[in-house]
Amino acid sequence: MSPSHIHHVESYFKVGVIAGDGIGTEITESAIQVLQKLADVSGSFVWEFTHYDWSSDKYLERGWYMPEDGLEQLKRHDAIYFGAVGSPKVPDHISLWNLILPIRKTLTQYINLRPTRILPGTSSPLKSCQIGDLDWVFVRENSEGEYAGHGGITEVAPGNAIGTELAIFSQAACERVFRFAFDTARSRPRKKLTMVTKSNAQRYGMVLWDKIFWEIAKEYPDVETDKMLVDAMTVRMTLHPKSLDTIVATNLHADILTDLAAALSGSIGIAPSSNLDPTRRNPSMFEPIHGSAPDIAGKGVANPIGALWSAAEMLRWLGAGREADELVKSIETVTEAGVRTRDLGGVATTKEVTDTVCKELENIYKN
Ligand SMILES: NC(=O)C1=CN([C@@H]2O[C@H](COP(=O)(O)OP(=O)(O)OC[C@H]3O[C@@H](n4cnc5c(N)ncnc54)[C@H](O)[C@@H]3O)[C@@H](O)[C@H]2O)C=CC1
Ligand SMILES: CC(=O)C(=O)O
Ligand SMILES: [K+]
Ligand SMILES: [Mn+2]
Repeated sequence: MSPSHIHHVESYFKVGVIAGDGIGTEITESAIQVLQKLADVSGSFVWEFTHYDWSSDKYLERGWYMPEDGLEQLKRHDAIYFGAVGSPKVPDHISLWNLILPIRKTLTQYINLRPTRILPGTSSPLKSCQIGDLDWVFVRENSEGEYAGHGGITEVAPGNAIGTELAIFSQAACERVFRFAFDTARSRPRKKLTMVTKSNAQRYGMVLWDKIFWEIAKEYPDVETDKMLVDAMTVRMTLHPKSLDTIVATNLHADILTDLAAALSGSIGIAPSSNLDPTRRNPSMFEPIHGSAPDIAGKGVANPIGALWSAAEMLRWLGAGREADELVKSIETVTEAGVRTRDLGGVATTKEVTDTVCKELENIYKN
């Protein structure tokens, strides 16, 4: 045996795992299998996974998504891995507001980082868009905005109800998301940041959002900036993808634009996300951007790549950057080799993609 086969365990990572609903369970299983394989072949770390059976089916049985001390339990981990929540049997606002949103908000995961690019061996639905032409990072505000949860429904007269949904933009939350976005832009070769807004039609919160952006921009004279109204942003993403690099947007705008970004890069099934507490006071949470996809759940055909790429970003956040890179490289080798699920035009199952990524990791560490 060569010295490279003598493994020294350097880190012990405690991860809380919430697989959730629908394909969330299928792609989480894939991610755990791959993460375990990476620990085995690299010998660089050991996982302690704690699985939580919090889901919509359990909610229907027990009447709760998380137990009362659920958030306290999650805080004990180094990171949280999340699949997806949402079921046709439970109203979506109930499932979201009892599981994923309280975690993001209470654990102050105020950044949702969503990179997008075209993977080798796959193609964009945009005719002229080649690999490398679409390479974006979205910084999504993840704590307030349109998802602040303020509002109500009042029946002002029989047959006439009114509903309000208040978007909240606080100076503190705007400043921290913009600083993170500028730091992200600065860390990338092009040093280019596009701010997305709707301050033409929305004249208070969005106007404050814009004003704070330009104030923070003064701290980053080396970063090139521009501003896009969100409607026109969809056009620019589609027609001039090369003109964009790092993008900062509100909770709702970035939610919508990142699904579009994923589709333009080939499939919603490949896109990862990191819900980050940059202060590191709380564990951060990693999940693919997609939901529970009831239309394909249980068929074993979900694309696990968004989940695997999210797992790689979790490793990076935990300090295992080298292993994170190896995992991303393995994913790319597998897509390039043509082992792809049907959303990417292939015929492989979730399990086939997962097993092939595992084999690729074995290969990398054998050499
Ligand atoms: N963070 C979370 O847990 C999220 C939860 N949701 C919830 O998920 C449920 C379904 O929402 P939808 O609007 O249908 O969005 P979705 O992202 O679950 O699915 C949209 C479309 O993309 C396809 N798709 C998604 N992931 C895929 C994958 N990995 N491989 C191949 N195809 C994939 C689906 O089959 C579907 O046609 C709802 O209850 C929603 O509230 C939605 C988004 C995020
Ligand atoms: C809830 C949702 O759609 C998202 O976080 O992307
Ligand atoms: K998800
Ligand atoms: Mn979404």
